[in-house]
Amino acid sequence: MSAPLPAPTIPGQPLTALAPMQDVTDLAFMRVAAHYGAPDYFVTEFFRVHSQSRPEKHILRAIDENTTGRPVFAQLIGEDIAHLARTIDELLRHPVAGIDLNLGCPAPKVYKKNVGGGLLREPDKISKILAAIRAAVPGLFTVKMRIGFEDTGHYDAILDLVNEHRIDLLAVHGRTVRELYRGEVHYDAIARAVARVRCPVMANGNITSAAKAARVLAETRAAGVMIGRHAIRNPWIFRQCREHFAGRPVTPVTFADVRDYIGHLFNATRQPGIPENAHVSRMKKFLNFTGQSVDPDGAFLRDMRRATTAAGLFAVCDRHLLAEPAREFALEPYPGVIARPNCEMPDSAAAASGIGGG
Ligand SMILES: Cc1cc2nc3c(=O)[nH]c(=O)nc-3n(C[C@H](O)[C@H](O)[C@H](O)COP(=O)(O)O)c2cc1C
Repeated sequence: MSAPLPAPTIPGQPLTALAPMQDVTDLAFMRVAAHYGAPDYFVTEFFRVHSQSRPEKHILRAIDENTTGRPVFAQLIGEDIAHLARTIDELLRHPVAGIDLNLGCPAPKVYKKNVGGGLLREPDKISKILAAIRAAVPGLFTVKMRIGFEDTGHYDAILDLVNEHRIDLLAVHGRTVRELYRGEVHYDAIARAVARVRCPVMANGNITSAAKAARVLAETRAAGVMIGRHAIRNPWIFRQCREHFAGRPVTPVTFADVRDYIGHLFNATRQPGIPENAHVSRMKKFLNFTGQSVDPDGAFLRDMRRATTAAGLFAVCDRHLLAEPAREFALEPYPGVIARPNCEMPDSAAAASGIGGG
């Protein structure tokens, strides 16, 4: 190993990480997540690497202005070896915990350029890229991958490349690119990675609660869990994981706590010059996830989606969350209460909604 891996906040526990999410996991969101119970480490949204690219300034802020107390890895998406090396050289001048490579993004506009999830079709190309990045990164080099493009035909070969190129940590989202964000996660495939690679593996995909995290860890024997959408819904999830892993009861989250989170998130993500309606629209994307645990009928989500002003949005939040402030926020999402746009939809709709990622 080239440098020490992030340490779990509580020694001896499985690792937790906030999954990188484009347009979500920026500096503001990382700080909010840290406020409610930080994951053990963070990963930035992806820096796009191509001949004209320079590391995006707003993503760099998540590294340079990190006040969370936890390490931040810089994620890259690209395939041009010279430009990857140039970008890594630039990023290593910033306080990054390490460099992460995206081998999972399923957005058609990304995979059609043969980057992100598109690379999973070409193990030979992956091998060249991993070799080049390994040579350029003296510290930690991590990979976040899906289990294949159409199917898992190249999966074992790619896992062997993870060993060959001495990757320090591997996060596996247990779906193929074609499966997008829908349906069951193939935890058995994550277990296959754990058995095959020498480095620690982070299990990713549909980890909805601390109890689910423990079940996935038991099934996969992974070193930790990486959580994305359910940390937007419930930013207490990492604290709850630590409690659950320690054998303690999970501290309940009340509706008053959720109202506090929404207010905090609103203030933290507000950007100068962004009109109120645009900020409200962005908030609604976050609240789409949070609303999955407010009521089993989706009434909060329906009302929230109609709000167009900050005052209207907060009136909905107050009506649904402060009438019974001590009520418990459900630990799991209510079945059938779907976030829209929700990443659970077909290719074209997901592309139209701008959901990219991995
Ligand atoms: C809105 C959104 C943006 C995403 N952006 C990225 C990204 O920039 N890089 C990446 O590796 N994965 C990205 N992902 C994938 C997540 O990191 C994660 O692998 C996926 O959501 C499954 O985990 P979850 O069920 O815990 O959300 C994104 C996912 C979503 C929903």
